[in-house]
Amino acid sequence: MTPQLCSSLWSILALIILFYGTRWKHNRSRLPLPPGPKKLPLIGNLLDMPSERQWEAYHAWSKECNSDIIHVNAAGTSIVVLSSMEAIRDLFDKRSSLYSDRVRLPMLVELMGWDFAIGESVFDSRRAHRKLFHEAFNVNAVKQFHPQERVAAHRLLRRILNDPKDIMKHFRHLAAVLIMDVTYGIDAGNPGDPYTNLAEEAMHGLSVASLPGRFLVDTIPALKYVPSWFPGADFQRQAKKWRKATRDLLEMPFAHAKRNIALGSAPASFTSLSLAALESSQKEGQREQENLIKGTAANMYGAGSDTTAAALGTFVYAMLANPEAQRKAQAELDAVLGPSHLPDFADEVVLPYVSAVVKEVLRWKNVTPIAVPHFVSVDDDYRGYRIPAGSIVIGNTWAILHDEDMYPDPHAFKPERFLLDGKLNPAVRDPEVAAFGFGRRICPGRHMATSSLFITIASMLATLDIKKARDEHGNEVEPSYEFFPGLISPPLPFKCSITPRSQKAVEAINSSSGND
Ligand code: HEM
Repeated sequence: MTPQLCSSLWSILALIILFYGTRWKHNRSRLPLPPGPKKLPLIGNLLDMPSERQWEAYHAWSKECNSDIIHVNAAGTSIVVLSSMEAIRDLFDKRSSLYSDRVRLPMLVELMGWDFAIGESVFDSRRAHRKLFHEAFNVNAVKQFHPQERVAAHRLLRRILNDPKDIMKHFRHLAAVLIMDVTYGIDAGNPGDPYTNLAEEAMHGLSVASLPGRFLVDTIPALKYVPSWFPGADFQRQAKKWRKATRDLLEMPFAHAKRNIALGSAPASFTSLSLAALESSQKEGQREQENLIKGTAANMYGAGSDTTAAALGTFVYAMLANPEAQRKAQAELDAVLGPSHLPDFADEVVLPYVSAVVKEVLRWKNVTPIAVPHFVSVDDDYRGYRIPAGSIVIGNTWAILHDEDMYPDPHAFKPERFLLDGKLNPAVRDPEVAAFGFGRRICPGRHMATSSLFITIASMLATLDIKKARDEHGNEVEPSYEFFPGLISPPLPFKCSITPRSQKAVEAINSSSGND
């Protein structure tokens, strides 16, 4: 082939690509949006958007439209909601390079300093965080933290024995202490511990500012340049206060852990193990690598503490809603281990009913009913629909885990749905596929979450009775079964009665590894 012919062929090929490429792009822009509730001019579905429990409205619209992908327009914000595992896998897994970012929130990231947080960022710039996280928390590595999880569960039992009133306070304490221990090797179990207090303040800022639309600067990013003295710039003053808490959370526990390592008195933790591996690897850029470890560590508290406490609160609600499930779980524990014997991780395989309780806790009421929304920054099309660039894309965890076909009578707490012939039934979808989010952003702490839920729930069931509280006339007080309607949904404050099952249970708790 002559060079002239070759170059002409290339030109023709380029023209064909240009022609079809333009046509394809043109066609794509003419594709319809996914179905959804009827939109008004300019404001779209703004008036239809519920201020609470959006996941239920999304599910209802999805059913009305008979579609597992719907589109909602909230005054110009394009929202795509996926309600089946098929659609979620197609987009979040198979097209993960497009669907793994998060919504940009200038208040949180730029003004409050959560720029190190893998939960709030463009996926590509955070791969290294996730890799580091994966090395320490993958399904096998996470077993190294079983001793800390066991001690935390036993400490919880003691605290409940001494002060059974505010159970959610104990769960928050357990989650905070466990994360500080696993992450930094710091014992934060003492009252007034500075690290759990500062972490709580930082977390408060995070949970308020994570809600898209909470601050105007998230809609108009240029407002971040407005000086704090300017009238109406309260958000700048608030951001400054929270920024300090964020930075303290990032720096102080890490510096403490490093001091302990230098003194040779550091227990194994994510920080000590990662720093030791870094030192022996002789990698270049040690300083950047150390910053990476520091940022990943601070992330763990943010993502792991409130979620774990919320799931444990849901467990107590479930025991109040279905006392028969509690009785069956206790009967299994007594039969397998003996009365008031504290269970261990190795017992999980012989405790299918207790395992089913843990699964049903994750399915029944979801800690994160819409997971954490993802974001797509380029136009895409799927099943003949257009997915506009700049859309928030939500995997509706709640819809998946309340699908009547997979989970008949989905609003009832029924651990039995996971069992067949006394064993876990692999044909029933494990709620873990949706309870911890999706695709590349799936919760990297999920293996730790499920193991600490198992040991805590099994230890409580073995030794304690959870019952409805009684009023001054001796009548049972029915809890509201209401949940905080946020991105993370813990039970709203409620009363219950928690008492030891027997004197033997008290002895088992007092001689356990929890040493508060
Ligand atoms: C019951 C407990 C927990 C639940 C329900 C939960 C749920 C979630 C969900 C839904 C996401 C977002 C996934 C997505 O974007 O699709 C997430 C992200 C995350 N979780 Fe968890 N989580 C729990 C416990 C933990 C624990 C114990 C840790 C740490 C040890 C942790 C660390 C993280 C981190 C670092 C992220 C951010 C991942 C990223 O954005 O790339 N989580 N979690």
